[in-house]
Amino acid sequence: MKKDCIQTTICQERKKDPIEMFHSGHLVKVCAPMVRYSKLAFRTLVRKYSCDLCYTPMIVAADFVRSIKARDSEFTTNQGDCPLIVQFAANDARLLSDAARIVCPYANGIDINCGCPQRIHDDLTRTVDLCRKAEATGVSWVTVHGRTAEERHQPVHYEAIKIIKENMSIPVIANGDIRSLKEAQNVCHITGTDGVMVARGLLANPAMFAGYEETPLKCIWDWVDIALELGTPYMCFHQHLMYMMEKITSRQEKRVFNALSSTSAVLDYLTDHYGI
Ligand SMILES: Cc1cc2nc3c(=O)[nH]c(=O)nc-3n(C[C@H](O)[C@H](O)[C@H](O)COP(=O)(O)O)c2cc1C
Repeated sequence: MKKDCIQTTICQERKKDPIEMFHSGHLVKVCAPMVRYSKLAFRTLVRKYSCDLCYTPMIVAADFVRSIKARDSEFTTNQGDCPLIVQFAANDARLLSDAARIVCPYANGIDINCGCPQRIHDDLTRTVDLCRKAEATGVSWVTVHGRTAEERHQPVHYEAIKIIKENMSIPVIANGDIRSLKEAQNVCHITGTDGVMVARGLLANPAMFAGYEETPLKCIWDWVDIALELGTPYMCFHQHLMYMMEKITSRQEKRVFNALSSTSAVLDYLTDHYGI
């Protein structure tokens, strides 16, 4: 954990139990864990645009416990970065609890990645059983990506998420193929879930939870400011812009923009084309 990013005083928000959000009666809008992408800078951006809760990328618990270097490179946060859920991958309960203990002053919750590669099971009763077992162990909520392990681009099984929700007492978050605020509201309506989690939709349009149908220029501008302020590495800075601008640039423009190889070239491009 980088000391320059973590404030020594722990913000009051960190002490809040995010479960309270689910009791507000509002749709809880969540930024998904995304390896390489849902880092501090991107979390800061989506929070500006009505995202209620953010997840870190998946962090391997064993590495996190073993190495300060891994902690520094895998996890940074700051005072505004909450509520925050830290996601770990672990196959050893002891290591998971050690990792959770190290990170807990800087997090509002810990998530265990059970989604790669098992998502919903072909036999839904097995998924319901698994979720109920998780509930019995005391987890606060579950997120369900409505696809089986074999499915990649097939439509999401929202009816399966609905059945899981009907069998649980804790909140359930629906995930998969949500690309706009309207779709998010619709999915919650269909499934009866308490919130939505979005990955690719937010990469393409980090302002989607605020109701924008495509990335507004203001959001690109915000990304530049946030990324530069937090010292985001060039590859990550550029990759996010490529995702965000996918829909608003022509093929010709993309060819030029995607080939840029320095921050100054990107800034010149944005200034020339968008007055940013
Ligand atoms: C670039 C990328 C990285 C991802 N990394 C993670 C991860 O670290 N942990 C995880 O549980 N899921 C990860 N996922 C899966 C997403 O969290 C999500 O479940 C999946 O993309 C479906 O949601 P979507 O249709 O909104 O993209 C990743 C997805 C993408 C696109």
